[in-house]
Amino acid sequence: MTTYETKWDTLADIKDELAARDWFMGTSGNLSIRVDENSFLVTSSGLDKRKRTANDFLLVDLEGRPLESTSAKPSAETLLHCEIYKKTPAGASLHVHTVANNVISELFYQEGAVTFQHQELIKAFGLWGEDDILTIPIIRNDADIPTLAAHFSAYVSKEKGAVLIHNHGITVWGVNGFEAKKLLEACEFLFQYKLSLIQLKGGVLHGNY
Ligand SMILES: CSC[C@@H](O)[C@@H](O)C(=O)COP(=O)(O)O
Ligand SMILES: [Zn+2]
Repeated sequence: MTTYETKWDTLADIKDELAARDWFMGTSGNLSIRVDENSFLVTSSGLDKRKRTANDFLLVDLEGRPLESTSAKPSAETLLHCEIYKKTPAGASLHVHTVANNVISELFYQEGAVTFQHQELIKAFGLWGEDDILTIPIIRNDADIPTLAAHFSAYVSKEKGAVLIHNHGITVWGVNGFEAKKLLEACEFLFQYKLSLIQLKGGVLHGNY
């Protein structure tokens, strides 16, 4: 098997797993995996990501330009993936829209970030200290993708990370597909936990969380 084929299969398996969680509502979401220093596979734009087809991914360069002749178009948000592969040694990047990540992004948008402390699952980000804090920035949902990618880029420096886009979704990246998926699942757990706690304690309007 070539590297291209191995990476394709890895990304297809991740896509199936995220689809099983129903994290691709309304064709939302996009995924990518690095193939080598200068290229990565990215999901085609606008497809139903619950289906498995021969057009699911295409190879692009680090500027997001297709490297193969195909009728498929790279994800509309490919430039965000480009920032990750240009600036870090990350091996995979995952973007999904969920109700929990959208509500959290709305509740904490004015603060510019949402934080988590004294939560076991922040260890997924390598935060092992008792009082460590996970901070996930929340950026404006610019309709212009180059502008969105430029703002997003300010938070991309390490081989793993997560950024929320206001009322849009989350993008995570990690050294490989397994690590990126781990971060995505950890974030969703933390978001759902915080939302449940806010509701049980009387709501965000009262500051009881
Ligand atoms: C149709 S809703 C979502 C899109 O606008 C976009 O945010 C998204 O995540 C998927 O776009 P895509 O071009 O399929 O990668
Ligand atoms: Zn999106």
